Amino acid sequence: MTLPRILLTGKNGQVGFELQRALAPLGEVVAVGTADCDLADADAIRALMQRVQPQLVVNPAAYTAVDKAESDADKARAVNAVAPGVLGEEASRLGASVIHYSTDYVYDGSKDGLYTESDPVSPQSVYGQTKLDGERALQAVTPRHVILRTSWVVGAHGGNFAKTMLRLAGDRDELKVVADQFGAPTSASLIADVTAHIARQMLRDGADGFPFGVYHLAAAGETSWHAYAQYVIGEAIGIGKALKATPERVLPIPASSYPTPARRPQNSRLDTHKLRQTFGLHLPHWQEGVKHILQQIL
Ligand SMILES: NC(=O)C1=CN([C@@H]2O[C@H](COP(=O)(O)OP(=O)(O)OC[C@H]3O[C@@H](n4cnc5c(N)ncnc54)[C@H](OP(=O)(O)O)[C@@H]3O)[C@@H](O)[C@H]2O)C=CC1
Ligand SMILES: Cc1cn([C@H]2C[C@H](O)[C@@H](COP(=O)(O)OP(=O)(O)O[C@H]3O[C@@H](C)C(=O)[C@@H](O)[C@H]3O)O2)c(=O)[nH]c1=O
Ligand SMILES: [Mg+2]
Repeated sequence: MTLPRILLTGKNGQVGFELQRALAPLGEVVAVGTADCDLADADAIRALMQRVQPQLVVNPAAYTAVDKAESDADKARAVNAVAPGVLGEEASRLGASVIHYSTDYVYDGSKDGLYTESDPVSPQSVYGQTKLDGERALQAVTPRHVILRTSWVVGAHGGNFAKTMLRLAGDRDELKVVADQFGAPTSASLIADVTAHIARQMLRDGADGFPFGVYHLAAAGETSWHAYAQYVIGEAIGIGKALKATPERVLPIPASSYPTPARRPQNSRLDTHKLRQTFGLHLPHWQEGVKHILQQIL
C-alpha cells in the first residue's frame, strides 16, 4: 500500500498548526504557508497542486481578519472565495478530495434556535460573504468536498478572542464586552482531530458512497462573548495568572455600544447533529477546550 499524500495549507494558522499534528499519522503531509504559496495567486496554486499531486487537500488557510476585510475586500475575496475553487478544480483533475472550512458568519444570526446546514445563508460581512462564495466555488467544481462550518475558533497557536481578553485584562482593571451575540468557542485541536477522523475514513473507504457535503463542527454548549471573556479571565486567575481585571469587572454591553466595521451575527449557534450522526463523533463542551488551551499557554 502506498502512503497517501496530503496537501495542507495555512500551516501557521490556529487550525493548520494543529492539523500538522493530527494528520501526521495518516500519510505524507506536505504543509504550506503563505511564504510557500500565496493562495491569492491562482497560478501558484495550480503549480503547487501539480508538484505535490495529493490524494487529499486540507484547506484551513483563509483571510480571517473580519473587520479588516471590510476595507480589503479584494484580498479577502482572492483567498476566501477564489482559491477554494482553484484548489477544487485541480483536485478534481487529480482525483483528489478536499476538506475545507467555513464559518458561522455565513448566517445573519436572526434565527431563534440552532442553525442547521440547510438553513438559508445571508452573510452580513465581507468576510462572511467571501467565505460563502468559497464554499460555492468549491461545490461548483467537485462533488468530492467536505466543508466544515465552525465558529469562534480558539487555539494555543495563533491569535484569537481568548488571547485578546487575557492581554486586555493584564492591561486594564475593567473590560466591556458584547453580551448579545451567542455561539460556541471551538478549539483548533478539536477541529483538527475531527478532520483527521474524517480524512482517515475518506482515505480508507475511497470516494464512492462517501458522505461528502457541508457539516457544522462546533463544541457543545453555548455562551456570549461576555460570558466567554469572564470564563477565560476566571480560569486564568485560577491557574495563577496575575491580571488587573477580574470576571466581575468584565461589564456586559450590547453590540450596539461596540461599533465595528463588520456586522456580526447575534446568533452563531450551530446544530452539529449531522456531523455527529454521520461520523459517529462526540463533541465535548466548549469549556473543556478553552481550559486545555489556557493550561497550555499560561
Ligand atoms: N478564526 C476563527 O474564529 C474562525 C475561523 N474559521 C475558519 O476556519 C479556518 C481556519 O481558521 P484559523 O486557523 O483560525 O485561521 P488563522 O487566521 O489562524 O490562519 C489562517 C492561515 O491562512 C493563511 N493565509 C492567509 N492568507 C493567505 C494567502 N494569501 N496565501 C496562503 N496562506 C494564507 C495564513 O498564513 P500566514 O500566517 O502564513 O499568513 C494563516 O496561517 C478558516 O477557513 C476560517 O475562515 C471559521 C470560524 C471561526
Ligand atoms: C476586543 C473586544 C471585542 N469585543 C467584541 C467584538 C465582537 O462582537 C466580539 C468578538 O470579537 P473578535 O473580533 O475577537 O471576533 P471575530 O474576529 O469577529 O471572530 C470571528 O472570527 C471569524 C474568523 C469567524 O469565522 C467567527 O466564527 C468568529 O470567531 O467581541 C468586545 O465587546 N470587547 C472587546 O474588548
Ligand atoms: Mg478576529
